[in-house]
Amino acid sequence: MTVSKIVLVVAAVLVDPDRRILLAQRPAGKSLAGLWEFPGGKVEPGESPEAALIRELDEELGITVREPCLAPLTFASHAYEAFHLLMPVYVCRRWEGMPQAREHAALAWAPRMRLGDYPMPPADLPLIQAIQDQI
Ligand SMILES: Nc1nc2c([nH]c(=O)n2[C@@H]2O[C@H](COP(=O)(O)OP(=O)(O)OP(=O)(O)O)[C@@H](O)[C@H]2O)c(=O)[nH]1
Ligand SMILES: [Mg+2]
Repeated sequence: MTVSKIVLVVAAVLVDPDRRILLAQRPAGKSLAGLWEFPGGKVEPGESPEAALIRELDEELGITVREPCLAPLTFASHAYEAFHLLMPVYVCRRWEGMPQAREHAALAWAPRMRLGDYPMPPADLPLIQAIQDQI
């Protein structure tokens, strides 16, 4: 099958010492508004995926993450109407600062077995099982 455009987005599963996972609610006015996603965003031209994720976590949450603290976890591949999303997902258990919702409507620390209670973008649904198994 041909796709119009592949969009590369990187996302993070931030895990706290109680194995809760940080979810961020997309703000009103954006696509998929109100849905809970993993923080992250689009990789810019010339940027490595890890550098993009470190930048997005700083912009969106105000936290500092070092590259060795990011480990590959899983990925999403999903055909949206306007583009095909390819989203590597990293796990991160160590960062500096307290996550704040700088660009999202809200943040939530979800117990890992409660991930399914939060409405998520369709691309994320197949990830829930893999995350619960590996976190
Ligand atoms: N960060 C993140 N993005 C996701 C997830 N699931 C998912 O489908 N996406 C999609 O991947 C893109 C993320 O890029 P972005 O964070 O820069 O989003 P944006 O709001 O600037 O993009 P937009 O204005 O096109 O919605 C969005 O289209 C978003 O809907 C997820 O779990 N985390
Ligand atoms: Mg984003």
